[in-house]
Amino acid sequence: MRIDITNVHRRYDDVAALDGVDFTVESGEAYGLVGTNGAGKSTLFGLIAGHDRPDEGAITVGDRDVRELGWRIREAIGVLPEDPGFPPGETGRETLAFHADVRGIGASPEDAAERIAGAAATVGLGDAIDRPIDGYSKGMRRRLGLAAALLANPSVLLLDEPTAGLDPNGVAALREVLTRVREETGVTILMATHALREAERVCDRVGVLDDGRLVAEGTPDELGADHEDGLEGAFVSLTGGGRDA
Ligand SMILES: Nc1ncnc2c1ncn2[C@@H]1O[C@H](COP(=O)(O)OP(=O)(O)OP(=O)(O)O)[C@@H](O)[C@H]1O
Repeated sequence: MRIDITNVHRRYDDVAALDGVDFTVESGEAYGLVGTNGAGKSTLFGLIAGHDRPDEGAITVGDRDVRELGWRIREAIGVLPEDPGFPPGETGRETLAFHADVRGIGASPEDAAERIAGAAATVGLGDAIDRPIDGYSKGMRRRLGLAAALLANPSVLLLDEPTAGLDPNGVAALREVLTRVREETGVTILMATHALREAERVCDRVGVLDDGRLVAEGTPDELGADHEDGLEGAFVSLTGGGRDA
């Protein structure tokens, strides 16, 4: 499903967190939103996920305004927060079962169990799914979060800093999983990230957000074309600091 962000404004008192943001993520595309700290990425994600409303403008997912989707938004959009915050003492499978239960996922307990097994397999958790989460690495926790986001077979995935804090092996494993998810499901991906090298590798297009405005957009090659160090050079010259830096 395609995501259309049209002239979106969101203010907090005297801060224009989003100041007229326009862009489209095409169906099946992986789009990276990069920006300085405080550029407005989390604010935008909150609006897309329906946790908050724009002061002005509209956000549609598959031609439906997210404000009209109501509870169906949880089926259409899977969200991977930066820190999913799992309860201690549970196995991965128990955690996914809790998510499925709370969100009413699965027509029957058998259906829910099948979806849980499918999501766990997709993210490559293997036998670890029946081990306590307390022993999971950060990368495994992130992949468990992704499995939770995939439970409802969403058309859109919102990934907030999916590689933050992961070692290179964890980053590579997550990249592999995202590639597989795209191949298997054709899901549309919007990811907010500070990892520019990773955005270059994973994303079809990248948008640069600075002080609540989209200041550039294109393929990583297009954006980095005039800079020796590619997207990173483009990012530095386009942003120059950031309000929360
Ligand atoms: N609830 C809030 N109340 C007041 N100001 C806020 C609130 N949420 C965000 N802001 C401000 O809005 C601006 C955008 O913040 P936002 O968290 O969306 O940026 P971000 O790009 O996600 O930053 P980061 O990369 O640091 O997570 C910042 O100046 C921030 O301080």
